[in-house]
Amino acid sequence: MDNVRHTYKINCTIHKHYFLDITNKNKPRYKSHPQQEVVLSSPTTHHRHPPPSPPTTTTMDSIIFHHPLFPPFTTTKHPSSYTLPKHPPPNFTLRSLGATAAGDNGSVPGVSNSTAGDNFSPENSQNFKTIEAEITPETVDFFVSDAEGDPDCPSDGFSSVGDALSSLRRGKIVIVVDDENGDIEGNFVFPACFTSPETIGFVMRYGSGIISVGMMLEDLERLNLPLMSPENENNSLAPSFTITVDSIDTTTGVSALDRAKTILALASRDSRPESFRRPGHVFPLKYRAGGVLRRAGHTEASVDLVTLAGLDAVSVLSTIVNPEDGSIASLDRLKTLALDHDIPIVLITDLIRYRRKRERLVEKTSISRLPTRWGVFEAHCYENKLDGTEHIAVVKGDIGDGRDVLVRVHSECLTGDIFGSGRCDCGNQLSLAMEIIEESGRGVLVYLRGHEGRGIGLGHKLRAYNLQDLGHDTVEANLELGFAPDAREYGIGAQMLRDIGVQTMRLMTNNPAKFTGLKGYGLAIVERVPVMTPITDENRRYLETKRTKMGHIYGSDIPDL
Ligand SMILES: Nc1nc2c(ncn2[C@@H]2O[C@H](COP(=O)(O)OP(=O)(O)OP(=O)(O)O)[C@@H](O)[C@H]2O)c(=O)[nH]1
Repeated sequence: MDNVRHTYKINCTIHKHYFLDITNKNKPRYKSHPQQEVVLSSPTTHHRHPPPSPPTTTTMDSIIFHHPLFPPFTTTKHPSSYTLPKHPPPNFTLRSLGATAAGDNGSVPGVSNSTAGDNFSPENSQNFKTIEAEITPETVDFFVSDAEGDPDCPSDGFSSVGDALSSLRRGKIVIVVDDENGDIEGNFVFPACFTSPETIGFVMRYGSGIISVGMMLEDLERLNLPLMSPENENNSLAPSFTITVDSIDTTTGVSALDRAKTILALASRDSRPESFRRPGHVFPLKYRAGGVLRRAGHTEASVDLVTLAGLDAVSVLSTIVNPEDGSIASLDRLKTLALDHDIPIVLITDLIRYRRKRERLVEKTSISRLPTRWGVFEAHCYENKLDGTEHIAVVKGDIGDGRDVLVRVHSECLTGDIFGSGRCDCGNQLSLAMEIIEESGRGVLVYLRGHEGRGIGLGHKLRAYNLQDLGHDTVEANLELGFAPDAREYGIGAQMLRDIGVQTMRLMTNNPAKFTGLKGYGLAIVERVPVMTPITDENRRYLETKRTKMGHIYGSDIPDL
């Protein structure tokens, strides 16, 4: 029996392993490892008779880097037939002799001998067949100008927040638009303290006729104005109307003059609860603390704008409609109106970027030493002051002057990072980034929580997986569920990097949107470092969709298996 030898097609982790050659910082290159010896070994103590010796050592290009919980991959381009005993021990291991990148213990990078190898069997790796991803370190055409990622730079066709603020300071009206791509709604906005019958007349002519006043909770409480529907309090999508009011100085309360009086009374610090009749013709709205950074609504945007303009936090807002048929004004109509009347028109998303850039939203809560299987790092925990989410930055070496720091900003992917899901490349990218940073001796990996499923959350991501199993691609699945293809934003990550002392970075990513999303915030990106990991049967379509629909950059087209 021991002498019987069979030929097995072994589906194991033999593949080209690339490492980042950073000797020339201006031109990093991926290189395959020099030849390594690989030994196939098995603990003989588990066998009554030691298995016959297969060729225990062989020379190959190297061993692929992969996730420790991830079943092994195969390659179609490298030798795949080896003579092994008929019953290869289930827990044979792959061990690299004289490996360079793995550290000093000679183990396969990213693979603990007691995990990946333990699960090996030729059968269980069938679904993880890999193909050769062509890896090119091309970075030309990837860089965008500094202005493009600058949070102060307005979206195309819109005014800057700075322009809107200077108009508001002069008591002028601005138009605020809530979403360039979704259901557009535009509102006239101006500071309540500058209200006049003329302004209200203008707003009544082009607006819906309903005029609201955004106010802080403390002012609503001072004036004894409770919410009209307290049950809506926790519904972040619904605006929080209080009961309506007219100033006691008004007659019917309907005219522009009367409404101006009511609004000025709401804005006055001297007003008291008895200064108003209830119900009335002006609609106070409760501003949610945190403003647009908490809820990207018109109430929050209007109060944020007047506050940023240095005025009291009481705003007037009214939805703009078409005078002809009363329908909600389209974006074209809003832009024409803005042009005709010389009114700045701003996007709420631009206001969010403006605030995120200026306000410190993270606080470092702790630091600790973090020994990992890649090396010893320092873990920095940050808390998002708005929602309490904790994020981690894993730092290697001395960041020093903060220049040219190797950085990976990794989006949380519980299924890929923790369970080694083969549906995406996240787990492998995380491991590869850690390895590259360890090799380089200096760098930061920011792990952003709340980014799960490109910002849609874990449950929705799993629903998106089901849709993908029915034929949708990853972008279509998000859209089908009512989400944007990518709902992430990187301001928190940028603030963490700034706090750690990073100034210019060499960003590890294949995603141009991430590249752009991190610019501004006082950070500059001097270089992109590709993060190429194996393409498998399971993730090929996902990667292909990222390439064709989301602009991710890979070395070449992803070939069919
Ligand atoms: N909605 C959705 N999210 C996914 C899917 N697969 C992975 N993700 C999430 O996608 C995020 C990672 O985004 P990717 O587009 O894969 O990569 P990236 O971080 O933008 O780009 P790189 O820097 O090159 O890695 C993680 O939050 C994953 O949870 C999917 O099929 N649907």
